[in-house]
Amino acid sequence: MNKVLINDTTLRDGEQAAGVAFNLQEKVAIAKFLDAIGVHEIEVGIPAMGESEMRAIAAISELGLSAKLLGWNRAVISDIQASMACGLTRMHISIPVSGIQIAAKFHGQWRITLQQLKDSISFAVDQGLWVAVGGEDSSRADENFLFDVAHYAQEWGASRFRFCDTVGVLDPFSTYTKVNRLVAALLIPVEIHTHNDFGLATANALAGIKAGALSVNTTVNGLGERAGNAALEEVVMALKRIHGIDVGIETPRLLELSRLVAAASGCSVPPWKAIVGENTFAHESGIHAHGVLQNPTTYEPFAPEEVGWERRLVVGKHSGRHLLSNVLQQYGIILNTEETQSVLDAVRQQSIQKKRSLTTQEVLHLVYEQRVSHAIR
Ligand SMILES: CC(=O)SCCNC(=O)CCNC(=O)[C@H](O)C(C)(C)COP(=O)(O)OP(=O)(O)OC[C@H]1O[C@@H](n2cnc3c(N)ncnc32)[C@H](O)[C@@H]1OP(=O)(O)O
Ligand SMILES: O=C(O)CCC(=O)C(=O)O
Repeated sequence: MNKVLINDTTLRDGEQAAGVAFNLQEKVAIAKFLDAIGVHEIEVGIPAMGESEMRAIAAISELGLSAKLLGWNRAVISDIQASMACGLTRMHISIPVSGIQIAAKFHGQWRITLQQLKDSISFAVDQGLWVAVGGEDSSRADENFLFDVAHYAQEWGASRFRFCDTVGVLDPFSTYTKVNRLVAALLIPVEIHTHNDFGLATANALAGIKAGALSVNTTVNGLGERAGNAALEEVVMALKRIHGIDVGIETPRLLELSRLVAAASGCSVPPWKAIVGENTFAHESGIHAHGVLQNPTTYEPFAPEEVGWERRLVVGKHSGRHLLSNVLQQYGIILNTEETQSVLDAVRQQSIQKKRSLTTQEVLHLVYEQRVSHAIR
Protein backbone atom coordinates (compact mmCIF):
# COMPACT_ATOMS: atom_id res chain seq x y z
CA MET A 1 0.00 0.00 0.00
CA ASN A 2 2.32 2.72 -1.18
CA LYS A 3 1.42 4.57 -4.31
CA VAL A 4 -2.30 4.87 -5.03
CA LEU A 5 -3.83 6.59 -8.03
CA ILE A 6 -7.16 8.35 -7.68
CA ASN A 7 -9.39 7.94 -10.73
CA ASP A 8 -12.34 10.16 -10.00
CA THR A 9 -15.61 9.32 -11.75
CA THR A 10 -17.86 12.11 -10.47
CA LEU A 11 -18.39 13.15 -14.08
CA ARG A 12 -19.42 9.62 -15.12
CA ASP A 13 -20.73 7.38 -12.33
CA GLY A 14 -21.42 10.40 -10.10
CA GLU A 15 -23.61 11.93 -12.77
CA GLN A 16 -25.43 8.61 -13.20
CA ALA A 17 -27.16 9.30 -9.86
CA ALA A 18 -30.86 9.48 -10.67
CA GLY A 19 -31.91 13.05 -11.38
CA VAL A 20 -28.40 14.48 -11.78
CA ALA A 21 -27.51 16.24 -15.04
CA PHE A 22 -24.45 18.47 -15.29
CA ASN A 23 -24.29 21.05 -18.05
CA LEU A 24 -21.12 21.78 -20.03
CA GLN A 25 -19.98 24.60 -17.76
CA GLU A 26 -20.48 22.47 -14.65
CA LYS A 27 -18.60 19.52 -16.12
CA VAL A 28 -15.71 21.80 -17.10
CA ALA A 29 -15.66 23.50 -13.68
CA ILE A 30 -15.61 20.15 -11.85
CA ALA A 31 -12.89 18.73 -14.10
CA LYS A 32 -10.75 21.85 -13.60
CA PHE A 33 -11.20 21.69 -9.84
CA LEU A 34 -10.34 17.98 -9.63
CA ASP A 35 -7.23 18.67 -11.69
CA ALA A 36 -6.25 21.74 -9.67
CA ILE A 37 -6.24 19.83 -6.38
CA GLY A 38 -4.12 17.04 -7.83
CA VAL A 39 -6.52 14.22 -8.77
CA HIS A 40 -4.52 11.91 -11.04
CA GLU A 41 -7.19 10.63 -13.41
CA ILE A 42 -10.69 11.78 -14.32
CA GLU A 43 -13.34 9.61 -15.96
CA VAL A 44 -14.95 12.42 -17.89
CA GLY A 45 -18.14 10.80 -19.11
CA ILE A 46 -19.71 8.63 -21.79
CA PRO A 47 -19.25 10.05 -25.29
CA ALA A 48 -21.67 7.45 -26.71
CA MET A 49 -24.46 9.42 -25.02
CA GLY A 50 -24.43 11.79 -27.97
CA GLU A 51 -23.63 15.25 -29.17
CA SER A 52 -24.09 17.43 -26.11
CA GLU A 53 -22.13 15.09 -23.85
CA MET A 54 -19.43 14.89 -26.51
CA ARG A 55 -19.22 18.69 -26.63
CA ALA A 56 -18.71 18.83 -22.85
CA ILE A 57 -16.09 16.07 -22.93
CA ALA A 58 -14.28 17.69 -25.88
CA ALA A 59 -14.25 20.98 -23.96
CA ILE A 60 -12.60 19.22 -21.01
CA SER A 61 -10.09 17.47 -23.22
CA GLU A 62 -9.12 20.82 -24.81
CA LEU A 63 -8.21 22.27 -21.40
CA GLY A 64 -4.80 20.58 -21.37
CA LEU A 65 -5.20 19.41 -17.77
CA SER A 66 -2.44 17.52 -15.97
CA ALA A 67 -4.89 14.80 -14.93
CA LYS A 68 -5.23 11.89 -17.34
CA LEU A 69 -8.69 11.81 -18.90
CA LEU A 70 -10.61 8.62 -19.60
CA GLY A 71 -13.74 8.09 -21.65
CA TRP A 72 -16.14 5.36 -20.52
CA ASN A 73 -17.23 2.99 -23.29
CA ARG A 74 -19.21 -0.17 -23.72
CA ALA A 75 -17.41 -2.91 -25.62
CA VAL A 76 -18.71 -1.32 -28.78
CA ILE A 77 -16.46 0.15 -31.47
CA SER A 78 -18.75 3.10 -32.18
CA ASP A 79 -18.51 4.08 -28.47
CA ILE A 80 -14.72 4.18 -28.81
CA GLN A 81 -14.96 6.21 -31.98
CA ALA A 82 -17.15 8.70 -30.13
CA SER A 83 -14.52 8.94 -27.38
CA MET A 84 -11.80 9.49 -29.98
CA ALA A 85 -13.88 12.22 -31.61
CA CYS A 86 -13.77 14.06 -28.25
CA GLY A 87 -9.98 14.07 -28.37
CA LEU A 88 -9.57 11.35 -25.73
CA THR A 89 -6.64 8.97 -25.96
CA ARG A 90 -7.39 6.83 -22.89
CA MET A 91 -10.30 4.44 -23.17
CA HIS A 92 -12.11 2.60 -20.42
CA ILE A 93 -13.97 -0.34 -21.97
CA SER A 94 -16.60 -2.01 -19.82
CA ILE A 95 -17.84 -5.56 -20.14
CA PRO A 96 -20.29 -7.45 -17.93
CA VAL A 97 -18.69 -10.49 -16.29
CA SER A 98 -21.38 -11.98 -14.05
CA GLY A 99 -23.89 -14.59 -15.18
CA ILE A 100 -26.74 -12.26 -14.20
CA GLN A 101 -25.46 -9.43 -16.40
CA ILE A 102 -24.46 -11.60 -19.34
CA ALA A 103 -27.88 -13.27 -19.31
CA ALA A 104 -29.66 -9.91 -19.33
CA LYS A 105 -27.45 -8.10 -21.83
CA PHE A 106 -26.00 -10.80 -24.07
CA HIS A 107 -28.73 -13.49 -23.74
CA GLY A 108 -26.18 -15.60 -21.85
CA GLN A 109 -23.90 -15.71 -24.92
CA TRP A 110 -20.58 -15.29 -23.13
CA ARG A 111 -18.59 -16.10 -26.29
CA ILE A 112 -20.22 -13.12 -28.00
CA THR A 113 -19.42 -10.99 -24.96
CA LEU A 114 -15.76 -11.96 -25.17
CA GLN A 115 -15.66 -11.41 -28.93
CA GLN A 116 -17.05 -7.89 -28.49
CA LEU A 117 -14.42 -7.21 -25.88
CA LYS A 118 -11.65 -8.52 -28.11
CA ASP A 119 -12.85 -6.49 -31.09
CA SER A 120 -13.13 -3.28 -29.13
CA ILE A 121 -9.78 -3.62 -27.32
CA SER A 122 -8.07 -4.52 -30.59
CA PHE A 123 -9.68 -1.58 -32.37
CA ALA A 124 -8.56 0.84 -29.65
CA VAL A 125 -5.05 -0.58 -29.40
CA ASP A 126 -4.68 -0.41 -33.20
CA GLN A 127 -5.57 3.27 -32.97
CA GLY A 128 -2.66 3.73 -30.57
CA LEU A 129 -4.97 4.32 -27.57
CA TRP A 130 -4.33 3.39 -23.94
CA VAL A 131 -6.95 0.90 -22.81
CA ALA A 132 -8.37 -0.11 -19.42
CA VAL A 133 -11.06 -2.76 -19.06
CA GLY A 134 -13.83 -2.78 -16.47
CA GLY A 135 -15.36 -6.05 -15.32
CA GLU A 136 -18.90 -4.95 -14.57
CA ASP A 137 -20.35 -6.93 -11.63
CA SER A 138 -17.00 -8.61 -10.91
CA SER A 139 -18.10 -9.22 -7.32
CA ARG A 140 -20.94 -11.54 -8.38
CA ALA A 141 -19.06 -13.17 -11.24
CA ASP A 142 -17.86 -16.75 -11.25
CA GLU A 143 -14.23 -16.29 -10.24
CA ASN A 144 -12.80 -18.52 -12.96
CA PHE A 145 -14.73 -16.65 -15.63
CA LEU A 146 -13.66 -13.29 -14.16
CA PHE A 147 -10.02 -14.40 -14.27
CA ASP A 148 -10.43 -15.61 -17.87
CA VAL A 149 -11.87 -12.26 -18.95
CA ALA A 150 -9.14 -10.35 -17.12
CA HIS A 151 -6.42 -12.54 -18.66
CA TYR A 152 -7.87 -12.10 -22.13
CA ALA A 153 -8.08 -8.34 -21.58
CA GLN A 154 -4.42 -8.34 -20.58
CA GLU A 155 -3.45 -10.51 -23.57
CA TRP A 156 -5.41 -8.35 -26.02
CA GLY A 157 -3.63 -5.20 -24.89
CA ALA A 158 -5.42 -3.70 -21.88
CA SER A 159 -3.16 -1.86 -19.46
CA ARG A 160 -5.43 -2.11 -16.40
CA PHE A 161 -8.38 -4.15 -15.15
CA ARG A 162 -11.15 -2.69 -13.00
CA PHE A 163 -12.78 -4.91 -10.38
CA CYS A 164 -16.32 -3.57 -9.95
CA ASP A 165 -18.57 -4.26 -6.98
CA THR A 166 -21.39 -2.95 -9.14
CA VAL A 167 -24.26 -3.49 -6.71
CA GLY A 168 -22.22 -3.00 -3.54
CA VAL A 169 -22.66 -6.50 -2.15
CA LEU A 170 -19.18 -7.10 -0.74
CA ASP A 171 -17.79 -6.29 2.67
CA PRO A 172 -14.15 -5.34 3.31
CA PHE A 173 -13.15 -8.96 4.05
CA SER A 174 -14.61 -10.43 0.87
CA THR A 175 -13.32 -7.47 -1.16
CA TYR A 176 -9.81 -8.08 0.17
CA THR A 177 -9.91 -11.80 -0.67
CA LYS A 178 -11.31 -11.38 -4.18
CA VAL A 179 -9.13 -8.43 -5.19
CA ASN A 180 -6.01 -9.99 -3.71
CA ARG A 181 -6.50 -13.14 -5.80
CA LEU A 182 -7.10 -11.09 -8.95
CA VAL A 183 -4.02 -8.94 -8.33
CA ALA A 184 -1.93 -12.10 -7.91
CA ALA A 185 -3.31 -13.57 -11.14
CA LEU A 186 -2.57 -10.57 -13.38
CA LEU A 187 0.49 -8.74 -14.64
CA ILE A 188 -1.43 -5.51 -15.28
CA PRO A 189 -2.58 -3.30 -12.40
CA VAL A 190 -6.02 -3.68 -10.85
CA GLU A 191 -8.41 -0.81 -10.09
CA ILE A 192 -11.12 -1.02 -7.43
CA HIS A 193 -14.63 0.36 -8.04
CA THR A 194 -17.14 0.13 -5.19
CA HIS A 195 -20.76 1.05 -4.50
CA ASN A 196 -22.42 2.08 -1.28
CA ASP A 197 -25.59 -0.04 -1.20
CA PHE A 198 -24.71 -1.28 2.32
CA GLY A 199 -22.77 1.83 3.32
CA LEU A 200 -19.46 0.05 2.72
CA ALA A 201 -18.14 1.74 -0.43
CA THR A 202 -15.24 3.56 1.20
CA ALA A 203 -14.34 0.62 3.46
CA ASN A 204 -14.40 -1.72 0.47
CA ALA A 205 -12.31 0.68 -1.63
CA LEU A 206 -9.69 0.74 1.14
CA ALA A 207 -9.81 -3.06 1.40
CA GLY A 208 -9.26 -3.29 -2.36
CA ILE A 209 -6.26 -1.00 -2.09
CA LYS A 210 -4.88 -3.00 0.82
CA ALA A 211 -5.33 -6.12 -1.34
CA GLY A 212 -3.09 -4.61 -4.01
CA ALA A 213 -5.30 -2.45 -6.24
CA LEU A 214 -3.13 0.39 -7.48
CA SER A 215 -5.94 2.75 -8.38
CA VAL A 216 -9.36 3.53 -6.98
CA ASN A 217 -12.54 5.03 -8.40
CA THR A 218 -14.07 7.78 -6.31
CA THR A 219 -16.78 10.42 -6.61
CA VAL A 220 -17.07 13.74 -4.81
CA ASN A 221 -19.57 13.48 -1.92
CA GLY A 222 -19.97 9.80 -2.82
CA LEU A 223 -22.45 10.86 -5.51
CA GLY A 224 -23.41 8.01 -7.85
CA GLU A 225 -25.81 5.28 -8.88
CA ARG A 226 -28.36 4.37 -6.14
CA ALA A 227 -26.58 4.78 -2.77
CA GLY A 228 -23.50 6.16 -4.52
CA ASN A 229 -19.81 5.37 -4.78
CA ALA A 230 -16.74 5.59 -2.56
CA ALA A 231 -16.38 9.27 -1.69
CA LEU A 232 -13.22 11.00 -2.91
CA GLU A 233 -12.85 12.98 0.32
CA GLU A 234 -13.29 9.87 2.49
CA VAL A 235 -10.88 7.69 0.54
CA VAL A 236 -8.22 10.42 0.35
CA MET A 237 -8.45 11.30 4.04
CA ALA A 238 -8.62 7.67 5.21
CA LEU A 239 -5.56 6.84 3.13
CA LYS A 240 -3.76 9.86 4.56
CA ARG A 241 -4.81 9.68 8.18
CA ILE A 242 -5.44 5.97 8.79
CA HIS A 243 -2.92 4.40 6.42
CA GLY A 244 -0.28 7.16 6.25
CA ILE A 245 -0.50 7.41 2.44
CA ASP A 246 -0.52 10.93 1.08
CA VAL A 247 -1.81 10.69 -2.49
CA GLY A 248 -0.76 14.28 -3.16
CA ILE A 249 -4.20 15.89 -3.15
CA GLU A 250 -4.65 19.39 -1.77
CA THR A 251 -7.04 18.37 0.99
CA PRO A 252 -7.86 21.88 2.34
CA ARG A 253 -9.85 22.39 -0.89
CA LEU A 254 -12.00 19.28 -0.47
CA LEU A 255 -14.80 21.26 1.16
CA GLU A 256 -14.92 23.80 -1.66
CA LEU A 257 -15.02 20.93 -4.17
CA SER A 258 -17.82 19.25 -2.23
CA ARG A 259 -19.85 22.47 -2.37
CA LEU A 260 -19.24 22.84 -6.09
CA VAL A 261 -20.51 19.31 -6.78
CA ALA A 262 -23.44 19.67 -4.36
CA ALA A 263 -24.56 22.81 -6.18
CA ALA A 264 -24.06 21.36 -9.67
CA SER A 265 -25.79 18.08 -8.81
CA GLY A 266 -28.59 19.55 -6.72
CA CYS A 267 -27.77 16.87 -4.11
CA SER A 268 -27.06 18.46 -0.76
CA VAL A 269 -24.68 16.84 1.70
CA PRO A 270 -26.14 15.65 5.02
CA PRO A 271 -24.65 17.39 8.09
CA TRP A 272 -23.17 14.12 9.41
CA LYS A 273 -21.46 13.22 6.09
CA ALA A 274 -17.83 12.28 6.79
CA ILE A 275 -15.21 14.95 6.01
CA VAL A 276 -17.52 17.45 4.24
CA GLY A 277 -20.74 17.46 6.32
CA GLU A 278 -21.26 20.69 8.25
CA ASN A 279 -21.27 18.91 11.63
CA THR A 280 -17.93 17.17 11.16
CA PHE A 281 -16.12 19.76 13.27
CA ALA A 282 -19.04 21.16 15.29
CA HIS A 283 -19.25 20.40 19.03
CA GLU A 284 -22.37 20.99 21.14
CA SER A 285 -22.28 18.31 23.84
CA GLY A 286 -20.92 19.46 27.17
CA ILE A 287 -18.46 16.63 27.69
CA HIS A 288 -17.11 16.87 24.16
CA ALA A 289 -16.84 20.66 24.18
CA HIS A 290 -15.07 20.55 27.56
CA GLY A 291 -12.56 18.07 26.10
CA VAL A 292 -12.08 20.00 22.87
CA LEU A 293 -11.49 23.23 24.77
CA GLN A 294 -8.64 21.49 26.61
CA ASN A 295 -7.30 19.63 23.59
CA PRO A 296 -9.09 19.34 20.21
CA THR A 297 -7.71 15.86 19.55
CA THR A 298 -9.98 14.51 22.32
CA TYR A 299 -12.87 14.54 19.85
CA GLU A 300 -11.38 15.31 16.42
CA PRO A 301 -9.47 12.78 14.31
CA PHE A 302 -7.51 15.58 12.59
CA ALA A 303 -7.56 19.36 12.42
CA PRO A 304 -10.56 20.88 10.61
CA GLU A 305 -8.31 23.14 8.51
CA GLU A 306 -6.84 20.04 6.89
CA VAL A 307 -10.06 19.65 4.87
CA GLY A 308 -11.15 23.27 4.68
CA TRP A 309 -13.31 23.57 7.81
CA GLU A 310 -13.08 25.71 10.93
CA ARG A 311 -14.05 24.25 14.30
CA ARG A 312 -17.46 25.36 15.60
CA LEU A 313 -18.55 25.30 19.23
CA VAL A 314 -22.32 25.38 19.32
CA VAL A 315 -24.54 26.06 22.34
CA GLY A 316 -27.60 23.78 22.44
CA LYS A 317 -29.63 21.21 24.34
CA HIS A 318 -26.59 19.10 25.27
CA SER A 319 -24.18 21.88 26.25
CA GLY A 320 -22.53 22.30 29.65
CA ARG A 321 -20.91 24.98 31.82
CA HIS A 322 -17.48 25.00 30.23
CA LEU A 323 -18.76 25.61 26.71
CA LEU A 324 -21.25 28.28 27.80
CA SER A 325 -18.63 30.11 29.86
CA ASN A 326 -16.17 29.97 26.97
CA VAL A 327 -18.68 31.50 24.56
CA LEU A 328 -19.74 34.22 27.02
CA GLN A 329 -16.14 35.10 27.91
CA GLN A 330 -15.64 36.12 24.30
CA TYR A 331 -18.22 38.85 25.00
CA GLY A 332 -16.66 39.83 28.32
CA ILE A 333 -19.46 38.14 30.29
CA ILE A 334 -18.61 36.14 33.39
CA LEU A 335 -21.45 34.45 35.24
CA ASN A 336 -21.44 32.87 38.67
CA THR A 337 -22.31 29.17 39.08
CA GLU A 338 -25.98 29.80 39.79
CA GLU A 339 -26.41 32.17 36.81
CA THR A 340 -24.60 29.75 34.50
CA GLN A 341 -26.92 26.94 35.49
CA SER A 342 -30.06 28.98 34.99
CA VAL A 343 -28.90 30.12 31.53
CA LEU A 344 -28.11 26.49 30.66
CA ASP A 345 -31.59 25.44 31.77
CA ALA A 346 -33.09 28.14 29.59
CA VAL A 347 -30.87 27.08 26.65
CA ARG A 348 -32.18 23.51 26.98
CA GLN A 349 -35.80 24.68 26.99
CA GLN A 350 -35.32 26.91 23.98
CA SER A 351 -33.36 24.32 22.01
CA ILE A 352 -36.18 21.84 22.49
CA GLN A 353 -38.77 24.42 21.45
CA LYS A 354 -36.78 25.54 18.40
CA LYS A 355 -35.49 22.02 17.67
CA ARG A 356 -31.97 23.31 17.03
CA SER A 357 -28.93 24.80 18.69
CA LEU A 358 -29.02 28.51 19.52
CA THR A 359 -27.27 31.39 17.82
CA THR A 360 -24.85 33.44 19.88
CA GLN A 361 -27.36 36.31 19.81
CA GLU A 362 -30.03 34.04 21.27
CA VAL A 363 -27.66 32.91 24.04
CA LEU A 364 -26.76 36.52 24.85
CA HIS A 365 -30.44 37.38 24.97
CA LEU A 366 -31.05 34.54 27.46
CA VAL A 367 -28.23 35.89 29.63
CA TYR A 368 -29.86 39.31 29.53
CA GLU A 369 -33.28 37.84 30.43
CA GLN A 370 -31.83 35.83 33.33
CA ARG A 371 -30.09 38.92 34.69
CA VAL A 372 -33.25 41.01 34.45
CA SER A 373 -35.33 38.37 36.24
CA HIS A 374 -32.65 38.03 38.98
CA ALA A 375 -32.60 41.83 39.40
CA ILE A 376 -36.41 41.95 39.72
CA ARG A 377 -36.40 39.20 42.32
C1 LIG B 1 -22.54 -0.18 -14.11
C2 LIG B 1 -22.59 1.06 -14.90
O1 LIG B 1 -22.55 2.11 -14.35
S1 LIG B 1 -22.63 0.89 -16.58
C3 LIG B 1 -22.82 2.52 -17.20
C4 LIG B 1 -24.26 2.94 -17.18
N1 LIG B 1 -24.41 4.26 -17.69
C5 LIG B 1 -25.35 4.59 -18.54
O2 LIG B 1 -26.14 3.76 -19.01
C6 LIG B 1 -25.46 6.05 -18.89
C7 LIG B 1 -25.30 6.35 -20.36
N2 LIG B 1 -26.05 5.50 -21.21
C8 LIG B 1 -26.69 5.91 -22.33
O3 LIG B 1 -26.72 7.09 -22.67
C9 LIG B 1 -27.33 4.89 -23.17
O4 LIG B 1 -27.63 3.76 -22.36
C10 LIG B 1 -26.40 4.45 -24.35
C11 LIG B 1 -26.22 5.64 -25.30
C12 LIG B 1 -25.05 3.96 -23.89
C13 LIG B 1 -27.07 3.32 -25.12
O5 LIG B 1 -28.38 3.70 -25.38
P1 LIG B 1 -29.42 2.79 -26.19
O6 LIG B 1 -28.83 2.42 -27.50
O7 LIG B 1 -30.69 3.55 -26.21
O8 LIG B 1 -29.54 1.41 -25.38
P2 LIG B 1 -30.07 1.11 -23.93
O9 LIG B 1 -29.47 2.04 -22.95
O10 LIG B 1 -31.57 1.05 -23.89
O11 LIG B 1 -29.52 -0.38 -23.71
C14 LIG B 1 -28.17 -0.63 -23.52
C15 LIG B 1 -27.58 -1.43 -24.66
O12 LIG B 1 -26.16 -1.55 -24.45
C16 LIG B 1 -25.82 -2.94 -24.30
N3 LIG B 1 -24.72 -3.00 -23.36
C17 LIG B 1 -24.75 -2.75 -22.04
N4 LIG B 1 -23.54 -2.84 -21.53
C18 LIG B 1 -22.71 -3.16 -22.55
C19 LIG B 1 -21.33 -3.35 -22.65
N5 LIG B 1 -20.55 -3.23 -21.57
N6 LIG B 1 -20.79 -3.64 -23.85
C20 LIG B 1 -21.58 -3.75 -24.94
N7 LIG B 1 -22.90 -3.55 -24.93
C21 LIG B 1 -23.45 -3.27 -23.73
C22 LIG B 1 -27.10 -3.58 -23.83
O13 LIG B 1 -27.08 -4.96 -24.05
C23 LIG B 1 -28.11 -2.86 -24.72
O14 LIG B 1 -27.92 -3.34 -26.02
P3 LIG B 1 -29.10 -3.49 -27.12
O15 LIG B 1 -29.50 -2.12 -27.44
O16 LIG B 1 -28.44 -4.18 -28.26
O17 LIG B 1 -30.15 -4.29 -26.45
O1 LIG C 1 -16.39 0.34 -15.59
C1 LIG C 1 -17.16 -0.57 -15.53
O2 LIG C 1 -16.95 -1.63 -16.08
C2 LIG C 1 -18.47 -0.44 -14.82
C3 LIG C 1 -18.29 0.55 -13.72
C4 LIG C 1 -19.48 0.76 -12.88
O3 LIG C 1 -19.94 1.86 -12.82
C5 LIG C 1 -19.99 -0.31 -12.03
O4 LIG C 1 -19.72 -1.47 -12.24
O5 LIG C 1 -20.72 0.04 -11.08
